Amino acid sequence: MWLLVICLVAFPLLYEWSITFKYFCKMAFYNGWILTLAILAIPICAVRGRNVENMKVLRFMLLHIKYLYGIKIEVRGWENFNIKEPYVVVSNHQSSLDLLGMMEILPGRCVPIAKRELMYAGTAGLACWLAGVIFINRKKTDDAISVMSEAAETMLKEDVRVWVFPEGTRNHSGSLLPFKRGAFHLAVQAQVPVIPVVMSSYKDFYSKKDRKFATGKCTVRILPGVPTLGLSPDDVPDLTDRVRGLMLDAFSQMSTERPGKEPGGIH
Ligand SMILES: CCCCCCCCCCCCCCCCC(=O)SCCNC(=O)CCNC(=O)[C@H](O)C(C)(C)COP(=O)(O)OP(=O)(O)OC[C@H]1O[C@@H](n2cnc3c(N)ncnc32)[C@H](O)[C@@H]1OP(=O)(O)O
Ligand SMILES: CCCCCCCC/C=C\CCCCCCCC(=O)OC[C@@H](O)COP(=O)(O)O
Repeated sequence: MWLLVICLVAFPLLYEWSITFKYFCKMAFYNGWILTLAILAIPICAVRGRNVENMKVLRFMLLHIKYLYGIKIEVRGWENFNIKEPYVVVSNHQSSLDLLGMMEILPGRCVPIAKRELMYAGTAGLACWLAGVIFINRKKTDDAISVMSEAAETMLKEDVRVWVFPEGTRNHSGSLLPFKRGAFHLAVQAQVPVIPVVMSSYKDFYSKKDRKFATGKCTVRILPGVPTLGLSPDDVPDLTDRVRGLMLDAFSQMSTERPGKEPGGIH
Protein backbone atom coordinates (compact mmCIF):
# COMPACT_ATOMS: atom_id res chain seq x y z
CA MET A 1 0.00 0.00 0.00
CA TRP A 2 2.74 2.43 1.02
CA LEU A 3 4.76 1.39 -1.98
CA LEU A 4 1.81 2.28 -4.23
CA VAL A 5 1.47 5.73 -2.63
CA ILE A 6 5.19 6.37 -2.97
CA CYS A 7 5.10 5.30 -6.61
CA LEU A 8 2.07 7.50 -7.34
CA VAL A 9 3.83 10.52 -5.85
CA ALA A 10 7.34 9.75 -7.02
CA PHE A 11 6.71 8.95 -10.69
CA PRO A 12 5.05 12.24 -11.67
CA LEU A 13 7.72 14.09 -9.67
CA LEU A 14 10.52 12.20 -11.38
CA TYR A 15 8.86 12.75 -14.75
CA GLU A 16 8.57 16.53 -14.14
CA TRP A 17 12.12 16.63 -12.87
CA SER A 18 13.47 14.81 -15.92
CA ILE A 19 11.77 17.30 -18.26
CA THR A 20 13.30 20.21 -16.32
CA PHE A 21 16.68 18.48 -16.16
CA LYS A 22 16.60 17.87 -19.90
CA TYR A 23 15.76 21.54 -20.49
CA PHE A 24 18.73 22.79 -18.47
CA CYS A 25 21.13 20.31 -20.06
CA LYS A 26 20.00 21.20 -23.56
CA MET A 27 20.25 24.94 -22.92
CA ALA A 28 23.67 24.60 -21.28
CA PHE A 29 24.94 22.53 -24.20
CA TYR A 30 23.46 25.06 -26.68
CA ASN A 31 25.39 27.94 -25.14
CA GLY A 32 28.50 25.87 -24.46
CA TRP A 33 28.59 24.48 -28.00
CA ILE A 34 28.25 27.98 -29.49
CA LEU A 35 31.08 29.24 -27.29
CA THR A 36 33.21 26.26 -28.38
CA LEU A 37 32.43 26.68 -32.09
CA ALA A 38 33.38 30.33 -31.73
CA ILE A 39 36.89 29.24 -30.63
CA LEU A 40 37.23 27.54 -34.02
CA ALA A 41 35.61 30.43 -35.90
CA ILE A 42 37.79 33.19 -34.43
CA PRO A 43 41.10 32.31 -36.16
CA ILE A 44 39.32 31.68 -39.48
CA CYS A 45 37.55 35.05 -39.26
CA ALA A 46 40.60 36.89 -37.94
CA VAL A 47 42.44 36.24 -41.23
CA ARG A 48 40.08 38.70 -42.96
CA GLY A 49 39.80 41.05 -39.97
CA ARG A 50 36.42 42.57 -39.09
CA ASN A 51 34.38 41.84 -42.21
CA VAL A 52 30.71 41.06 -42.99
CA GLU A 53 31.86 38.15 -45.19
CA ASN A 54 32.83 36.40 -41.93
CA MET A 55 29.12 36.03 -41.23
CA LYS A 56 29.22 33.15 -43.77
CA VAL A 57 31.77 31.36 -41.59
CA LEU A 58 29.51 31.67 -38.52
CA ARG A 59 26.49 30.64 -40.56
CA PHE A 60 28.08 27.44 -41.89
CA MET A 61 29.42 26.56 -38.46
CA LEU A 62 26.02 26.93 -36.82
CA LEU A 63 23.80 25.29 -39.47
CA HIS A 64 24.15 21.74 -38.06
CA ILE A 65 22.77 22.61 -34.60
CA LYS A 66 19.19 22.07 -35.72
CA TYR A 67 20.04 18.41 -36.42
CA LEU A 68 21.58 17.96 -32.96
CA TYR A 69 18.34 19.22 -31.44
CA GLY A 70 15.92 17.53 -33.86
CA ILE A 71 14.39 20.81 -34.96
CA LYS A 72 12.98 20.74 -38.46
CA ILE A 73 12.97 24.16 -40.10
CA GLU A 74 10.71 24.74 -43.08
CA VAL A 75 11.29 27.91 -45.08
CA ARG A 76 8.65 29.58 -47.25
CA GLY A 77 9.00 32.65 -49.45
CA TRP A 78 12.67 32.30 -50.49
CA GLU A 79 11.87 34.28 -53.66
CA ASN A 80 11.27 37.41 -51.57
CA PHE A 81 14.99 37.57 -50.82
CA ASN A 82 15.77 37.80 -54.56
CA ILE A 83 16.69 41.48 -54.41
CA LYS A 84 20.22 42.52 -55.35
CA GLU A 85 20.17 45.81 -53.44
CA PRO A 86 20.49 46.15 -49.66
CA TYR A 87 17.41 45.77 -47.46
CA VAL A 88 16.45 45.67 -43.79
CA VAL A 89 15.18 42.32 -42.50
CA VAL A 90 12.86 42.52 -39.48
CA SER A 91 11.87 39.40 -37.57
CA ASN A 92 10.14 38.32 -34.38
CA HIS A 93 12.32 37.39 -31.41
CA GLN A 94 11.18 34.50 -29.20
CA SER A 95 14.38 33.13 -27.74
CA SER A 96 18.09 32.61 -28.35
CA LEU A 97 16.97 29.63 -30.48
CA ASP A 98 16.04 32.24 -33.14
CA LEU A 99 19.70 31.99 -34.10
CA LEU A 100 18.86 28.66 -35.80
CA GLY A 101 16.09 30.12 -37.98
CA MET A 102 18.23 33.16 -38.69
CA MET A 103 21.22 31.10 -39.83
CA GLU A 104 18.94 28.90 -41.97
CA ILE A 105 17.99 31.84 -44.19
CA LEU A 106 20.64 34.51 -43.56
CA PRO A 107 21.22 36.28 -46.91
CA GLY A 108 24.73 37.18 -48.10
CA ARG A 109 26.34 40.30 -46.62
CA CYS A 110 23.70 40.57 -43.91
CA VAL A 111 24.58 41.51 -40.32
CA PRO A 112 22.32 41.50 -37.27
CA ILE A 113 21.95 44.37 -34.85
CA ALA A 114 22.52 43.11 -31.31
CA LYS A 115 22.56 44.47 -27.79
CA ARG A 116 26.04 45.55 -26.67
CA GLU A 117 26.10 42.97 -23.86
CA LEU A 118 26.52 40.20 -26.48
CA MET A 119 29.94 41.65 -27.36
CA TYR A 120 31.11 40.58 -23.89
CA ALA A 121 29.83 37.01 -24.20
CA GLY A 122 33.35 35.60 -24.35
CA THR A 123 34.39 33.85 -27.55
CA ALA A 124 30.90 34.30 -29.07
CA GLY A 125 31.17 38.05 -28.61
CA LEU A 126 34.53 38.19 -30.35
CA ALA A 127 33.24 36.04 -33.23
CA CYS A 128 30.23 38.37 -33.60
CA TRP A 129 32.50 41.40 -33.64
CA LEU A 130 34.73 39.85 -36.30
CA ALA A 131 31.64 39.13 -38.43
CA GLY A 132 30.61 42.79 -38.31
CA VAL A 133 27.60 42.43 -35.98
CA ILE A 134 26.38 45.97 -35.17
CA PHE A 135 26.22 46.51 -31.41
CA ILE A 136 23.90 49.06 -29.84
CA ASN A 137 23.70 50.37 -26.30
CA ARG A 138 20.03 50.08 -25.39
CA LYS A 139 20.55 52.19 -22.30
CA LYS A 140 21.67 55.19 -24.35
CA THR A 141 19.03 56.01 -26.96
CA ASP A 142 21.13 58.75 -28.63
CA ASP A 143 24.08 56.40 -29.03
CA ALA A 144 21.87 53.65 -30.44
CA ILE A 145 20.28 56.05 -32.93
CA SER A 146 23.64 57.37 -34.11
CA VAL A 147 24.97 53.82 -34.59
CA MET A 148 21.88 53.03 -36.66
CA SER A 149 22.30 56.20 -38.77
CA GLU A 150 25.87 55.15 -39.46
CA ALA A 151 24.52 51.74 -40.43
CA ALA A 152 22.25 53.39 -43.03
CA GLU A 153 25.32 54.90 -44.71
CA THR A 154 27.32 51.67 -44.50
CA MET A 155 24.45 49.73 -46.08
CA LEU A 156 24.59 51.87 -49.19
CA LYS A 157 28.34 52.41 -49.36
CA GLU A 158 29.37 48.83 -48.70
CA ASP A 159 26.32 46.96 -50.00
CA VAL A 160 25.32 45.51 -46.64
CA ARG A 161 21.96 44.18 -45.44
CA VAL A 162 20.88 44.54 -41.83
CA TRP A 163 18.77 42.20 -39.68
CA VAL A 164 16.84 43.79 -36.79
CA PHE A 165 14.60 42.35 -34.10
CA PRO A 166 12.16 45.28 -33.84
CA GLU A 167 10.58 43.97 -30.63
CA GLY A 168 13.93 44.93 -29.07
CA THR A 169 13.96 42.01 -26.61
CA ARG A 170 13.12 38.32 -26.44
CA ASN A 171 9.40 37.68 -26.24
CA HIS A 172 7.99 34.37 -25.02
CA SER A 173 4.38 35.53 -24.94
CA GLY A 174 3.33 33.75 -28.14
CA SER A 175 2.51 37.02 -29.92
CA LEU A 176 4.40 40.15 -31.02
CA LEU A 177 5.39 42.98 -28.68
CA PRO A 178 4.93 46.57 -29.89
CA PHE A 179 7.67 47.39 -32.40
CA LYS A 180 10.46 49.90 -31.76
CA ARG A 181 10.99 52.19 -34.70
CA GLY A 182 14.77 52.01 -35.22
CA ALA A 183 14.65 49.44 -38.05
CA PHE A 184 12.11 51.50 -39.95
CA HIS A 185 14.03 54.75 -39.52
CA LEU A 186 17.04 52.84 -40.83
CA ALA A 187 15.17 51.61 -43.93
CA VAL A 188 13.72 55.08 -44.64
CA GLN A 189 17.10 56.78 -44.19
CA ALA A 190 18.72 54.34 -46.60
CA GLN A 191 15.57 54.28 -48.81
CA VAL A 192 15.70 50.47 -48.96
CA PRO A 193 12.88 47.93 -48.62
CA VAL A 194 11.92 46.23 -45.36
CA ILE A 195 11.62 42.44 -45.62
CA PRO A 196 9.56 40.93 -42.80
CA VAL A 197 10.48 37.43 -41.59
CA VAL A 198 8.18 35.51 -39.25
CA MET A 199 9.22 32.46 -37.25
CA SER A 200 6.33 30.31 -36.06
CA SER A 201 5.72 29.83 -32.35
CA TYR A 202 8.04 27.36 -30.60
CA LYS A 203 5.39 26.51 -28.01
CA ASP A 204 4.92 22.92 -29.25
CA PHE A 205 8.52 22.00 -28.48
CA TYR A 206 10.09 24.79 -26.42
CA SER A 207 9.00 26.85 -23.44
CA LYS A 208 11.30 28.74 -21.11
CA LYS A 209 8.48 29.16 -18.60
CA ASP A 210 7.61 25.43 -18.44
CA ARG A 211 11.29 24.41 -18.78
CA LYS A 212 10.37 22.29 -21.77
CA PHE A 213 12.71 21.54 -24.67
CA ALA A 214 11.69 18.71 -26.98
CA THR A 215 12.17 18.08 -30.71
CA GLY A 216 9.82 19.81 -33.13
CA LYS A 217 9.17 21.84 -36.21
CA CYS A 218 9.39 25.54 -36.94
CA THR A 219 8.24 27.35 -40.06
CA VAL A 220 10.07 30.46 -41.20
CA ARG A 221 8.18 32.68 -43.61
CA ILE A 222 9.89 35.38 -45.65
CA LEU A 223 7.24 37.93 -46.62
CA PRO A 224 7.34 40.20 -49.69
CA GLY A 225 9.44 43.35 -49.25
CA VAL A 226 7.76 46.61 -48.29
CA PRO A 227 9.24 49.52 -50.29
CA THR A 228 10.26 52.76 -48.56
CA LEU A 229 11.30 54.74 -51.64
CA GLY A 230 10.02 58.31 -51.28
CA LEU A 231 9.04 57.88 -47.60
CA SER A 232 10.19 60.46 -45.03
CA PRO A 233 10.74 60.20 -41.25
CA ASP A 234 7.11 61.34 -40.79
CA ASP A 235 5.97 58.10 -42.47
CA VAL A 236 7.90 55.87 -40.04
CA PRO A 237 5.09 55.31 -37.48
CA ASP A 238 2.73 54.30 -40.27
CA LEU A 239 5.32 52.02 -41.90
CA THR A 240 6.06 50.39 -38.52
CA ASP A 241 2.36 49.67 -37.90
CA ARG A 242 1.85 48.34 -41.41
CA VAL A 243 4.79 45.92 -41.21
CA ARG A 244 3.81 44.76 -37.71
CA GLY A 245 0.27 44.14 -39.01
CA LEU A 246 1.60 41.98 -41.86
CA MET A 247 3.79 40.00 -39.47
CA LEU A 248 1.02 39.53 -36.93
CA ASP A 249 -1.31 38.22 -39.64
CA ALA A 250 1.34 35.75 -40.81
CA PHE A 251 2.16 34.72 -37.23
CA SER A 252 -1.51 34.11 -36.36
CA GLN A 253 -2.05 32.18 -39.58
CA MET A 254 1.00 29.99 -38.90
CA SER A 255 -0.15 29.38 -35.32
CA THR A 256 -3.51 27.99 -36.45
CA GLU A 257 -2.03 25.70 -39.11
CA ARG A 258 -1.81 22.04 -38.24
CA PRO A 259 1.84 20.94 -38.10
CA GLY A 260 2.92 19.36 -41.37
CA LYS A 261 -0.04 20.68 -43.35
CA GLU A 262 0.94 23.05 -46.10
CA PRO A 263 -1.56 25.72 -47.16
CA GLY A 264 -1.92 26.19 -50.93
CA GLY A 265 -0.11 28.97 -52.73
CA ILE A 266 2.68 29.70 -50.26
CA HIS A 267 6.02 28.04 -50.81
C1 LIG B 1 30.50 29.78 -34.95
C2 LIG B 1 30.42 30.62 -33.67
C3 LIG B 1 29.44 31.64 -33.66
C4 LIG B 1 29.39 32.40 -32.42
C5 LIG B 1 28.49 33.56 -32.47
C6 LIG B 1 27.08 33.25 -32.70
C7 LIG B 1 26.24 34.46 -32.95
C8 LIG B 1 26.08 34.78 -34.40
C9 LIG B 1 25.57 36.15 -34.69
C10 LIG B 1 24.13 36.33 -34.40
C11 LIG B 1 23.87 37.42 -33.47
C12 LIG B 1 22.42 37.54 -33.27
C13 LIG B 1 22.16 38.54 -32.25
C14 LIG B 1 20.76 38.76 -31.99
C15 LIG B 1 20.61 39.68 -30.87
C16 LIG B 1 19.31 40.31 -30.85
C17 LIG B 1 19.27 41.46 -29.93
O1 LIG B 1 20.20 41.81 -29.28
S1 LIG B 1 17.74 42.27 -29.84
C18 LIG B 1 18.11 43.70 -28.91
C19 LIG B 1 18.74 44.77 -29.66
N1 LIG B 1 18.00 45.22 -30.80
C20 LIG B 1 17.14 46.24 -30.78
O2 LIG B 1 16.87 46.81 -29.75
C21 LIG B 1 16.56 46.67 -32.09
C22 LIG B 1 15.24 47.35 -31.97
N2 LIG B 1 15.34 48.60 -31.26
C23 LIG B 1 15.15 49.85 -31.81
O3 LIG B 1 14.96 49.91 -32.99
C24 LIG B 1 15.15 51.06 -30.91
O4 LIG B 1 14.31 52.02 -31.45
C25 LIG B 1 16.52 51.72 -30.64
C26 LIG B 1 17.11 52.34 -31.89
C27 LIG B 1 17.49 50.67 -30.08
C28 LIG B 1 16.35 52.81 -29.55
O5 LIG B 1 15.67 52.24 -28.50
P1 LIG B 1 15.18 53.03 -27.20
O6 LIG B 1 16.37 53.59 -26.55
O7 LIG B 1 14.33 52.11 -26.41
O8 LIG B 1 14.32 54.22 -27.74
P2 LIG B 1 12.95 54.24 -28.56
O9 LIG B 1 11.85 54.64 -27.64
O10 LIG B 1 12.78 53.02 -29.36
O11 LIG B 1 13.25 55.46 -29.56
C29 LIG B 1 13.31 56.81 -29.13
C30 LIG B 1 12.91 57.71 -30.30
O12 LIG B 1 13.90 57.69 -31.30
C31 LIG B 1 13.35 57.34 -32.55
N3 LIG B 1 14.35 56.64 -33.36
C32 LIG B 1 14.74 55.37 -33.25
N4 LIG B 1 15.69 55.09 -34.17
C33 LIG B 1 15.89 56.22 -34.85
C34 LIG B 1 16.74 56.55 -35.93
N5 LIG B 1 17.59 55.64 -36.49
N6 LIG B 1 16.69 57.80 -36.41
C35 LIG B 1 15.86 58.71 -35.88
N7 LIG B 1 15.03 58.46 -34.84
C36 LIG B 1 15.04 57.22 -34.35
C37 LIG B 1 12.15 56.49 -32.20
O13 LIG B 1 11.22 56.47 -33.24
C38 LIG B 1 11.63 57.20 -30.95
O14 LIG B 1 10.90 58.34 -31.30
P3 LIG B 1 9.30 58.30 -31.34
O15 LIG B 1 8.92 59.73 -31.58
O16 LIG B 1 8.85 57.78 -30.03
O17 LIG B 1 8.93 57.43 -32.47
C1 LIG C 1 33.55 34.70 -20.38
C2 LIG C 1 32.14 35.16 -20.53
C3 LIG C 1 31.27 34.00 -20.86
C4 LIG C 1 29.89 34.51 -21.17
C5 LIG C 1 29.02 33.35 -21.48
C6 LIG C 1 27.77 33.82 -22.13
C7 LIG C 1 27.09 32.67 -22.73
C8 LIG C 1 26.52 33.05 -24.07
C9 LIG C 1 26.86 31.97 -25.01
C10 LIG C 1 26.60 31.96 -26.27
C11 LIG C 1 26.01 33.07 -26.98
C12 LIG C 1 24.96 32.58 -27.83
C13 LIG C 1 24.63 33.60 -28.85
C14 LIG C 1 23.18 33.61 -28.99
C15 LIG C 1 22.75 34.77 -29.80
C16 LIG C 1 21.35 35.16 -29.48
C17 LIG C 1 21.36 36.31 -28.52
C18 LIG C 1 20.04 36.67 -28.02
O1 LIG C 1 19.01 36.10 -28.21
O2 LIG C 1 20.14 37.81 -27.35
C19 LIG C 1 19.06 38.25 -26.62
C20 LIG C 1 18.76 39.66 -27.05
O3 LIG C 1 18.38 39.63 -28.35
C21 LIG C 1 17.65 40.31 -26.26
O4 LIG C 1 18.01 40.24 -24.98
P1 LIG C 1 16.94 40.41 -23.82
O5 LIG C 1 15.80 39.46 -24.10
O6 LIG C 1 16.49 41.83 -23.85
O7 LIG C 1 17.73 40.06 -22.61
